[in-house]
Amino acid sequence: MGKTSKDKRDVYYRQAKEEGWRARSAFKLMHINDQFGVLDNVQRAVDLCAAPGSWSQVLSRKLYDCCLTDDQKSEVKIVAVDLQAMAPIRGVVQLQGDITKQSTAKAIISHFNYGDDKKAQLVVCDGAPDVTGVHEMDEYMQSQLIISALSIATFVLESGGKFVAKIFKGNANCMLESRLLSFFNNFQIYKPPSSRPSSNEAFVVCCDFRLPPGYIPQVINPARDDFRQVARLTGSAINQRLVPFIACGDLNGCTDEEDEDFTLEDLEMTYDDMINDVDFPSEFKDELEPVLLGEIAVRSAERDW
Ligand SMILES: C[S@@+](CC[C@H](N)C(=O)[O-])C[C@H]1O[C@@H](n2cnc3c(N)ncnc32)[C@H](O)[C@@H]1O
Repeated sequence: MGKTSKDKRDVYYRQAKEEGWRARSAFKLMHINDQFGVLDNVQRAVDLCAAPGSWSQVLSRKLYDCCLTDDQKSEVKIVAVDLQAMAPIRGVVQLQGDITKQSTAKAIISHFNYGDDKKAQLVVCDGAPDVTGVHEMDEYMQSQLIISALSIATFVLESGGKFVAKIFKGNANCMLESRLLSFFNNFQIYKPPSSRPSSNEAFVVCCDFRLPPGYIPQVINPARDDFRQVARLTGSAINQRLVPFIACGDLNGCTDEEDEDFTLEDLEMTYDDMINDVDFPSEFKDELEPVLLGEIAVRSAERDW
């Protein structure tokens, strides 16, 4: 029996089916909440990388469905974003877009631009790129998600707000830690019991958000922007000191729900997309091209064998 079909029968998978959650991931957010109370007193939240929507369902049930009056419901704001479209969820505004793109970040931010008392109290990000099996590529893509989620959080979070994001075990977590401690007074790494033991994923749970004095929020995509230039443009000395970290991590075992094996054809498509993307920075192209070509050659040889 294949590993995937065996995994699917685990207790959280079955319970998710029974209780109407779109994915077993719902239990990860619920376990994080049981442990840290991240949903306590929250009315406004952002769910980044939200599809198929089980975390948004948790937010909807805990923040929206439990309101007794329409007035209370009108105070709730949940904004969910993903590359993929999602079926509607009560009380959730959905945006389809890439969170590493400035246009998507701006669209999210525009929902929380109405003064300090209307900012978000919680930002969550369960993002994971399609895993190619090429570690350099996977780590690089994951780093973009964390950096983007944190950039967006610096715009939309109110003082004292909370941030939860998926990370992968890796060598650069101390860099991530120091970056998060610049923005949050409290920070812990937690692996919920519903996260498969075979997966290298864990979650950073950050509380008590505060912007460092003088810091001006900015959307940075280190893959596309010259971040020193972007930081200089703010005119803030602290922005120029806080250089974005490049996260590294081992995404082994990060695939969670379905059969997500990348085929040789997928790899060739990824390679073509990168080569034909005129906006893809040439220094990364130079680095990733030989890695991808090597992997394609290995897999072609395996197939022909
Ligand atoms: C593990 S799933 C999230 C599961 C979700 N929390 C749930 O409970 O249903 C990871 C999601 O990250 C999304 N994703 C990956 N890269 C993204 C990006 N650059 N922008 C937006 N979403 C992204 C994927 O489309 C995928 O839906």
